[in-house]
Amino acid sequence: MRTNPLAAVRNLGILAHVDAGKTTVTERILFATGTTHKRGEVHDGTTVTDFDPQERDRGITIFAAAVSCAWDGHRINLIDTPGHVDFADEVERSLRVLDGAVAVFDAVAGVEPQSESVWRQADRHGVPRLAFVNKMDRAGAVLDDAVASVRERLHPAPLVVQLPIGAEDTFTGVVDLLRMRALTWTDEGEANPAAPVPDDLRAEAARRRRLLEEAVAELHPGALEEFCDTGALGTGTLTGALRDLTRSGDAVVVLCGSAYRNRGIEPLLDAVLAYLPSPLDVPPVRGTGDDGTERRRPADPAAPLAALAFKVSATATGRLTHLRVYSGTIGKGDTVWDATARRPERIGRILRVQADRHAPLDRAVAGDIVAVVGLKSARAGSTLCAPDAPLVLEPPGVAEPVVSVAVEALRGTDTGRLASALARLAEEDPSLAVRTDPETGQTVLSGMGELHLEVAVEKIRRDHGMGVNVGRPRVSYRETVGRGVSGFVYRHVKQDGGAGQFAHVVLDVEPLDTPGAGFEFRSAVVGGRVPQEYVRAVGAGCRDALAEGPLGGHPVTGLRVTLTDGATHVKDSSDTAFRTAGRFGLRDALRACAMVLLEPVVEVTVTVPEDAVGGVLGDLAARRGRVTGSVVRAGATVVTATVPLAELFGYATRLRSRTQGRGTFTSRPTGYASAPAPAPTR
Ligand SMILES: Nc1nc2c(ncn2[C@@H]2O[C@H](COP(=O)(O)OP(=O)(O)OP(=O)(O)O)[C@@H](O)[C@H]2O)c(=O)[nH]1
Repeated sequence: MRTNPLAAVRNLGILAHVDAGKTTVTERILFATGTTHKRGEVHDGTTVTDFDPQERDRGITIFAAAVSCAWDGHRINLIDTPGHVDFADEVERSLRVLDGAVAVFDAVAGVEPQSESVWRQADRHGVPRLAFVNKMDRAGAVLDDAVASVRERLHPAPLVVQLPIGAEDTFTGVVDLLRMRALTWTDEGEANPAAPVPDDLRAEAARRRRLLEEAVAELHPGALEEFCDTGALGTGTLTGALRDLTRSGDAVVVLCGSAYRNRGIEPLLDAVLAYLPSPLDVPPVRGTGDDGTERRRPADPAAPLAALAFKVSATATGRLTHLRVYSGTIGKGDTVWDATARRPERIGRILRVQADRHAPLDRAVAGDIVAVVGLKSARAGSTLCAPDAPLVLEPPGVAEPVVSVAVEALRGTDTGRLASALARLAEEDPSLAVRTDPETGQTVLSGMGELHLEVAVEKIRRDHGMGVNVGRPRVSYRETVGRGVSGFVYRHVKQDGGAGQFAHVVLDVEPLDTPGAGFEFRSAVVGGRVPQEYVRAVGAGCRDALAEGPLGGHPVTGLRVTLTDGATHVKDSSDTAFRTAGRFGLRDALRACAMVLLEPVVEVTVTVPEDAVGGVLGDLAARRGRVTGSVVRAGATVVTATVPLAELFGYATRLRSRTQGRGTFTSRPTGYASAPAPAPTR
């Protein structure tokens, strides 16, 4: 029987907190698979995936990079994603198109805030994961502690399939608890042949294997049966059960190693093939047909084409649209249908992306991740499909920007060039927004954080050789309802010759329980006094009104509006009239409410040496920070606090100088909280 070649494909993401070692793990995977012949280092700026000059200068991943490699008869399409919270949207777009992921953790720090955030992101997308506890060579690295933090903070059942051999400096390899053998590496990171478990570890390895069998039997009915019958689990059953539990998300297989020293990478690749799903193992992709009904497409090269664009990048090769092909086949020169822009598109070239290098392909089939050249309308989130079988796939969500800066070209003659460079950038990165401030006429660039905007502006400076002035960063405020109103009456009556307009609405406005929790609209009108289509129009009008609140013109959120009554006119009522009534009715009702200004708040995790803690706590308090925890880990104090984002501008520099460069911090958004009065204006 011939097996389907798609079974030998893995679309894999590498996820983690900043600095856990994703890029190094990716480099070692490329090295182990023979894709590169030299090990790249983050600190030398020689990695394959961090090829952007800014990534090399800053030593961080900014753009998700795709690379493809082969291992044991399988093709692995791998995406190294950014770890910094400002680039979470890039991670979101990648997760949308992946079938599985490896979550990398630092063996000393365990689960860090951003690893928790990306873990939840992956939960939302239903992406099965393996955990790789990296940096086992570091002082203070304890696998059991890192696993405990996975259990406590991420809540899946961690199933540890290895036992480390040696610790910290003397970490030389692992015992593979499935096949009960020792895998070790030389000082140069070369794999030694598999060997029997060393005598001094035999008892501990047997104990851990037993724990693994018990844990698996508890979670997997098939394994439980064998365990009850025989009192143990065979390696075949164990492997099958681990695969099922990984794919269902009921457990996470944990492996460990030191990417830096090239130890533990080959078993990780074996685990990727053994446990993570192929495109055939994930449910058929779902989309919406032209008639609004749900369509499903299987991962079958012979089915009609369905592909999702998840990234657009400008490169020396031209404008690349990165695609995940879910079903069907695309060939060079094909005409496909851009179902999002509703226009045909011609596929120029198809490329297998190898970070900044590309290999031409004649076609790409279901399950592939490739880039195409020549598409004009496709953006991140666009669906490409067969012209005779249209459907729209759900696009990845786009986060709302929280920080803005005013930007202007240093030379007036560059103004036009700057505008088109900004537009291009926003097209490549949907979490960037560009607008003109109506009051000041300034161009305002908004994004996910200070670093995000800094990187964007620097890219314009470098790519276009243009001087750019940047204003002070400002956070994006929101407004919410503190105390609502009920029975607010609004009449929209217009009679200026021709057809008149008449709509009468009565609104209740109340706060939702969680601030910043969105918007709800409902109707409690009885007796058909307002027909359904007008109710919908009032809802749409209310949504229009949310764009600008009464305090400072900020977006309004966290409220419920109920249409309680209304009246129509036989001739003069229309959707338009009711939409207008909804819009101005809610605008005026909000003016009558007690409104509250909200500001974005983040959780910061500051790691500092003991002697600098006092100063750091004082500084956080001065920034309106509220300390929520403090622990000592591997000789450093880790302080967590919630701080308004507006108070964090420039914090990185401040922390460095307060701690003589020994302090580090990371942050992640936790939502919005009331801001002190008076209300700042935009
Ligand atoms: N001791 C030790 N250091 C490591 C290991 N793996 C990576 N590092 C170092 O940790 C730092 C961060 O590694 P990266 O690979 O850039 O981490 P990352 O998660 O990709 O970071 P971002 O791209 O910025 O999100 C670098 O200085 C690496 O050399 C390891 O196994 N052991």
